[in-house]
Amino acid sequence: MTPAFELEGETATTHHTNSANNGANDNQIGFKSRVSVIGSGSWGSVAAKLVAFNTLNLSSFHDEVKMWVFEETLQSGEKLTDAINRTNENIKYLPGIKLGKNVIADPDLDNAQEDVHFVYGHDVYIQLKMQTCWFLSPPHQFIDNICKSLVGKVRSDAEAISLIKGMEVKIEGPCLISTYISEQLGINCSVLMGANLANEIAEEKFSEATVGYRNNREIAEQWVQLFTTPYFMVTPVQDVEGVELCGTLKNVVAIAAGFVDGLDMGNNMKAAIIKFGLREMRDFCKLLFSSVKDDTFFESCGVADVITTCFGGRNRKVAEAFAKNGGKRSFDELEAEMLQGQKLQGVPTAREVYEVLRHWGLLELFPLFATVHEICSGCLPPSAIVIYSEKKPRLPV
Ligand SMILES: NC(=O)c1ccc[n+]([C@@H]2O[C@H](COP(=O)([O-])OP(=O)(O)OC[C@H]3O[C@@H](n4cnc5c(N)ncnc54)[C@H](O)[C@@H]3O)[C@@H](O)[C@H]2O)c1
Ligand SMILES: O=P(O)(O)OC[C@H](O)CO
Repeated sequence: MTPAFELEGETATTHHTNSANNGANDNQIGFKSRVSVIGSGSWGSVAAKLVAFNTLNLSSFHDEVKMWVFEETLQSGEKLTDAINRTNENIKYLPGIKLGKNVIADPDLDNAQEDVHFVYGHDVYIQLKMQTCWFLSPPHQFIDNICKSLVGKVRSDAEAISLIKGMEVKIEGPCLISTYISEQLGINCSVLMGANLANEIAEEKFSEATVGYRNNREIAEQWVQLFTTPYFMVTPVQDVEGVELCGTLKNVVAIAAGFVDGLDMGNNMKAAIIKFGLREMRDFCKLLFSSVKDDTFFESCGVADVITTCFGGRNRKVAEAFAKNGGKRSFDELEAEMLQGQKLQGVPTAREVYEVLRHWGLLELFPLFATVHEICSGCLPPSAIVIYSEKKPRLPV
């Protein structure tokens, strides 16, 4: 389509609405969607890179991708945001990778939704169905505060996608992060999970991912379009709960795999852990949501993510060090030393899963999940990943 006018320095597809008509021509306007990334860790930065590549080429999106940064001061004294905008690299969480000139780091969460005012009142659904897209990628322990500071500021027809692998545990039970975001912000939230080690995708090595959506296939297709690149293949699956829980629970299995590595128990044992882990993942998912589909476990978010995390992830790596030290150095200490600001999700998730299972009196049915938490919290030694008290096999063999 030939652009008819210049809007804010970018091309738009139809004619302009000026402030005097105040949206009178809304129905004829092909507005562009704007993408904001909330979170700028290693994965948030890679996700920004993927999306920024696509917004440059998709006429229905603004070129610029704003990336919210949890501000910090680097050892050099420079603010992380300034360093990202100066170098076009996240020099702390993803050094050496250019994000794309159209990625703009911003420490002010309010700015992630500033354009909402620009388009307010326009009937954006006519052509786009999606005016402002967000995706949220901070570690799950921080989502609570982030959502609270966004409450009331996000227009209700914005679309979100969560890349967060984790869950919230409330008194009344577990709550998926996507559900939490939907409830807090009043917007629809899809999820993207998969076998996605950020450093590999940053180097443009091939990877697959799964978009989990609730019922709007058209929105799912837009997310697929936004994320897909020649080296990143995305498949939509109508099973948001299954996709998200797979991404969440595999981190607990990865901790177990790390213990096995730290104890030098071999690949066959690790394969057994993966098998037991997948079984508990499936049972936990189905316990929470009977709607979860078996096929979801065979997508990238399922078995593929378990494998890649159990061999190449940070949870595995730190758990290996924990076991090598006989559990004498805490996960917090090892995480700070080994990951320099990056965050593990497996340890808090193991605790959350344990709380849920204990609340329901189901710990015995999930011996792997239960044991992982008991080891992480220092109640059991790392070797208990195989042998529990009195040398009874703890795994369901
Ligand atoms: N890194 C990966 O390979 C990868 C891949 C897929 C999914 N994920 C998931 O993405 C999510 C984010 O992980 P990541 O790897 O991008 O992060 P990270 O571990 O690389 O970085 C930690 C992030 O936490 C932020 N942070 C620290 N304190 C904070 C606070 N008080 N409030 C808000 N933010 C704070 C830091 O600024 C940084 O952006 C996790 O749920 C993770 O499981 C990660
Ligand atoms: O490095 P981890 O263990 O946090 O895992 C990263 C991703 O979730 C792998 O898909």
